Amino acid sequence: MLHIDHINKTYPNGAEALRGVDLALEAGRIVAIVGGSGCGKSTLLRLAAGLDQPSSGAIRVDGEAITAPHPAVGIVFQEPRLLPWLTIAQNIGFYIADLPAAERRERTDWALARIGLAAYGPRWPRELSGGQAQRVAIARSLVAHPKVLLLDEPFSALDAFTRASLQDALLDLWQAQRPTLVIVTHDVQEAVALSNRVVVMQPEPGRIHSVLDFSLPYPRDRLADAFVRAERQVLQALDSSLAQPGRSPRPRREAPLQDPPLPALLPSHLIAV
Ligand SMILES: Nc1ncnc2c1ncn2[C@@H]1O[C@H](COP(=O)(O)OP(=O)(O)OP(=O)(O)O)[C@@H](O)[C@H]1O
Repeated sequence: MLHIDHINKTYPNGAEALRGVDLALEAGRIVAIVGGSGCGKSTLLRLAAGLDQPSSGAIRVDGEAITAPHPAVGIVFQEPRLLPWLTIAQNIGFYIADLPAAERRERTDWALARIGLAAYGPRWPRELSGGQAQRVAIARSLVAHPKVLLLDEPFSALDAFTRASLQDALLDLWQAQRPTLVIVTHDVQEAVALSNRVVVMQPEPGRIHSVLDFSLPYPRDRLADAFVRAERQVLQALDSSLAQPGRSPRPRREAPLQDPPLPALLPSHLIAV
């Protein structure tokens, strides 16, 4: 279980990135974190990964404090960060180098097959498309069997079709071990497609605005009424999270299309329309 207990984070320059953030996420939970730019989403993930320290508060996984990178917590970034001097198989096996060779090979082969890249083990990262490389990055984290996997906008650099197929690949890999997944995304459709809880954050200072729970069955039909209703709920929560004094409300789709300023947060599936 991942516990985020009353986290505050102020950077040395005085930026108050997080104030009083509390979350308790049981094993197997998939949580999406959404919110306007600068509301502390990446900061929260970096703290949960042990890559930075909170100013106060604590992060624990199954009771153990996370104060530095820890094998129980994996993290995947927007870019795959594969090591170019290692083959695809070696990249996937990178975090399980301590395991006996046979087990390492077994896990690596399983992951390669599961992400549809069974023949790619001996190839090099430069030979992969962006979507394939990100599949490898996710597989690399999951073969280490983390209790928690954090994903910071993992699919935002990909086209809509590749993104949907990677969401499926992520769910498929997650099914095997069911770690807690925490995914930061700017895409409301992605949040609803993947998660059973959406945490909406708000900025200045970064804090939790609202938490929405969904129990839609997998695989999720993006056209189903319940899915569309859930998306609307999240969009409404986002609107209200951004409706602070001094901030313009997020433009709605029916607004005149005369070179509108891009809002701080516009779901990519709306941009694609
Ligand atoms: N290393 C840093 N030093 C100082 N301030 C920082 C640092 N990193 C982030 N901040 C500030 O902390 C706040 C939260 O930033 P963070 O990157 O966590 O937000 P975010 O929600 O992930 O934003 P975005 O959606 O734009 O990526 C912002 O005001 C940002 O300027």
